[in-house]
Parts: sequence; C-alpha cells; structure tokens
Amino acid sequence: MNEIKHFINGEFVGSGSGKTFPNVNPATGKQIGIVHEAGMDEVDRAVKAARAALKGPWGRLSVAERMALLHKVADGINARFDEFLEAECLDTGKPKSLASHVDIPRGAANFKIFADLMKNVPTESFMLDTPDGQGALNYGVRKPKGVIAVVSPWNLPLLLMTWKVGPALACGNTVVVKPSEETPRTTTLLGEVMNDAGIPPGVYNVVHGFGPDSAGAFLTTHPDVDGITFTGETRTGAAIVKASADEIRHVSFELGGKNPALVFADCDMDKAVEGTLRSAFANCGQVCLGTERVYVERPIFDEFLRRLKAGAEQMQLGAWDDACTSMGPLISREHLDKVLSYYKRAVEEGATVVTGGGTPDMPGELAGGSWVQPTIWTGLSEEARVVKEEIFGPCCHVQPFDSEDEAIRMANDTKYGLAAAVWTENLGRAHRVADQLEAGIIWVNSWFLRDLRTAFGGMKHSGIGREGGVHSLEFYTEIKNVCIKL
Ligand SMILES: NC(=O)C1=CN([C@@H]2O[C@H](COP(=O)(O)OP(=O)(O)OC[C@H]3O[C@@H](n4cnc5c(N)ncnc54)[C@H](O)[C@@H]3O)[C@@H](O)[C@H]2O)C=CC1
Ligand SMILES: O=C(O)/C=C/C=C(\O)C(=O)O
Repeated sequence: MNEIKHFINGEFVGSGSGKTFPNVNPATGKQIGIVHEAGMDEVDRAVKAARAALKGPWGRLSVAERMALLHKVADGINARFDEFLEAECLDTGKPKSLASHVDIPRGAANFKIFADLMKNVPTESFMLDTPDGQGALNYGVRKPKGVIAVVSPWNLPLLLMTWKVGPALACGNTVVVKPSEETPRTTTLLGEVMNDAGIPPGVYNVVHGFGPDSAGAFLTTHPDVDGITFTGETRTGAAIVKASADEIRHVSFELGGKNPALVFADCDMDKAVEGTLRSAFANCGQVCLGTERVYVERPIFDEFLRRLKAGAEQMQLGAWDDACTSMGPLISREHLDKVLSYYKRAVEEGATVVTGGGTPDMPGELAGGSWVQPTIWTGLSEEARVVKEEIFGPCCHVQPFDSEDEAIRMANDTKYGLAAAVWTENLGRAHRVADQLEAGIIWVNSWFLRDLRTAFGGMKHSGIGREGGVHSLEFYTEIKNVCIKL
C-alpha cells in the first residue's frame, strides 16, 4: 500500500510516533494508502529546516536564479503531468477531464506566473524636500517575510496549495505546507519535483495530519512561523486567528462563500445556463467560488429553470478515468453526510425539489463511494438555512426576482462576500450591478475565468486580505523603507 510521508529538509520521513491514518479514494470508499501523521516534533523540525534554509543557499540566490528554479519546478510538474493527474484524481475522485484542464496546469502555472511577476514589479520611491534644500530619497525594498505556513484544503489540492507556495517562494520565503488530511498525494509528489529541480533542502516542507490537536494546529501556533496563509472554512479561519494571536502573525485567508448568480432577462440564455451549470456543479459543487443561490428575472424564470434542470440531469457521474464522466463524488463520507443533511433540511424548510435530492445508484466498486445527485431547489424563503449556509455540494436554490434592486438586495443579504456572477447583455447594467454587489470577485457573463495578476479574495466572512498579482507580493514580503538624506 502506498505510504505517504512528510517531506522535511529535502527528505521523506515518517512520524516518530508511528501514528498514521488512512488515505481513502472517495469514489470507492476504499483505502488506497497510509499517511503519516505529524506530531509536534515533525512540525518543529519542518519549521527549523525552513528557518535554516532562509539563511542557506536559497537566501543567497539572485532573483534571476530563483526564478529559473521556479520555472524548473513548473516544468517538472508538466513533465510528470500524468502522475499528478492520477494522484489528484485518486485523492478527490474528480474526473480527469476537469483535473487535466484546471488543477494540474494551474499547479504548474502558479510557479511560472509569480516567478515572472516578481522579476517585473517595481518598488516605490519618493523624493522628500528638506529645510536645507538638499532633500532626501526614500526607496522601498521588498524582503521575504520568512517562514510561511500554508494550510490548504481538499477541493483543489494542488491548485490551491501552489497558489500560495508559488508566490511565497518567488518572494524568497520558505514554506511548511499542511495539506488537507483528505488529499495528501500531490503535495507530497511535489517534494520529488522540488528535489529534481534543485530547490535547496528546507525551502519546501510538508507535514501531514489533521487540524485541531494535530499538524494544522501545531503549525499555526508554532512561534517561529512568520505568516499563515489558509484556504478553507470560515470557522477554521477564526480558530487559526485565535490560536495564533499571541504571536502576532500576519494572516491571509480565503474562506467560505454562499455565492449568488444574478440572471437578467436580457442575458444570453445559452451562456447563462451553461455558466450556471458549471458554477453550481463543477467539482461536484466543491468550489468556494461556486454558485449556491441563483436569482432569475421573472420573465425568463421558467425557461431558465427548465434548461438548468435538463443540464443537471445530463451530468454523467462516474470513474475519474472514464472520458464520459462529468462529475465525481464528494470528498468523503463525512462530507456526504453534511450535504445530505442539507438535502433533507431543504425539504423540511419547504423546498420544491426540481431535480436530484438524494444519492444515485452507482455500479460495481463505485457503490461504496460518496456519491450525491446534482440538486436544484425552488420555493425556499431567503431566510431558510439552506439559502443562508455554505453547503459545498452540487446544489443550488433558484429564486425569481422582479427588479434589479431586489436582486442586488437578496444577493448581498449574506454574511459572506466571496464571488458573484452576473448574466446580462446590457453593459450599463453589468457595471451598475457589479458596483453594488458586496463580493471580492464579480464575473460578468463568465465564471472562474481567472487572470492570476488580479486581486483574489473575499469581503465580510469570506476572507482577510487579497492574493494574486502584486497583492500576493504584499503578503509574502515585508517592505522596508530606506531614507537617504542627500
Ligand atoms: N475553499 C473553501 O472555501 C473550502 C471550504 N470548505 C468548507 O469547509 C467544510 C469543512 O471542510 P474541511 O476540510 O474540514 O475544511 P477545513 O477548513 O476544516 O480544513 C481546511 C484545512 O485546514 C486544516 N485545519 C482544520 N482545522 C484547523 C485548525 N484548527 N488549525 C489549523 N488547521 C486546521 C485542515 O486540516 C485542512 O488542511 C466543508 O464542508 C466546506 O463547507 C472546505 C474546503 C475548502
Ligand atoms: O485560485 C483559484 O483560481 C481558485 C480558487 C478556488 C478556491 O479558493 C476554492 O475553491 O477554495
């Protein structure tokens, strides 16, 4: 059975305690590997290795040398594309059609884009008038922040982990990554790529384990970590802030969402239906940017709903390596139970189930997996828990609206503020609505169209700070001002 170890100081090591936990394929429910669980000792060794590497060859590289190494990491991922693809699909059950277009290419791109960005970002300078008339020159210099703790989730494991590791390393930091306990494989495989690319030992470290009382908590409370970047649930973000408060650590958080789509009668219906099918059901609905609330202008409500239902019913649930599969399972039995509890609650809260609402019959060994039907509801009150809480499954509630103001009011009536999609062919309306929506990322006539140079993050309970482009550099560096009296 595949044994998944920590990656510390350039070497794969097991847990001193001998503690392990199972690595399970959610498509079958079968154990496919054994993962070592880090204790305080392994986390401490990883942080010490990361600290030492800052002062070693890594810290002495020129920017050009560092960027060349990061390009080699990206090339290394691409050279082992099929291994990364299989590892990611076994951990998550997601179809290869998705992972081969999104997860793995973005895993490589996250290194290239930030390497190139770092080479080209200027820092500020100001001339200051002084009473003697000679003046002073101020200039900013960016320094690495230090040792960065990266705590990542299971929904887009390689993509979301490298989205943080890429810019962190481009800025000259070192990292200790705690991947989700559900998806340890690609983060571990990346250790081999780092070694092959010539990244010095200690620059990239991985510790496996859980959150509370395990590797996640040990890492985020470690006194020698300089910054924490996290993607995951809002409650976990709050726990990390509390636990790390004594050490006054910088944090960057991408948290949950309950994202709306606003579909206006003047939309291109084909695009709106296709986009909403993707935003509600891609990755089995396990995308923090995904749509769980759809507001449709009343004149097109019936037609839109009919077409959305038809699209949802055409989804092919199946094995990751079957070319016909368009949807995989949920990540785990535990998550299936959570999603099904919302399916039950929707009915209790008075929903009309337009399609889905339960679990499908899957053939052969897939019968043991965490499968769930894509589900659409109508008829719920805006106060229903199913409309208010993040479910993180392949489901959405569709609600009619009669005016632009009403749609905006309902869309903003949430504690979250991550993303929103607006479907309209009226440019004036697009600008007007985008301006009023309370979300960090607004897509007009698109969804998940990502330009990695742009600010990415959430308002309200959906996050702290922004990453992407220069915003990542803000988090992963300390800017030092030098003032020279002339
Ligand atoms: N991107 C997103 O917005 C995501 C949202 N979720 C939501 O979160 C729910 C729970 O999923 P989980 O995987 O349990 O998400 P989570 O937020 O608990 O876990 C994400 C990462 O944080 C770690 N972690 C958990 N508690 C921690 C703690 N106290 N200190 C340090 N690290 C900690 C986990 O081990 C994992 O690596 C899902 O049902 C879904 O609703 C889950 C994954 C991604
Ligand atoms: O960086 C991206 O393109 C995608 C981000 C998606 C999430 O943060 C998520 O689903 O958790």
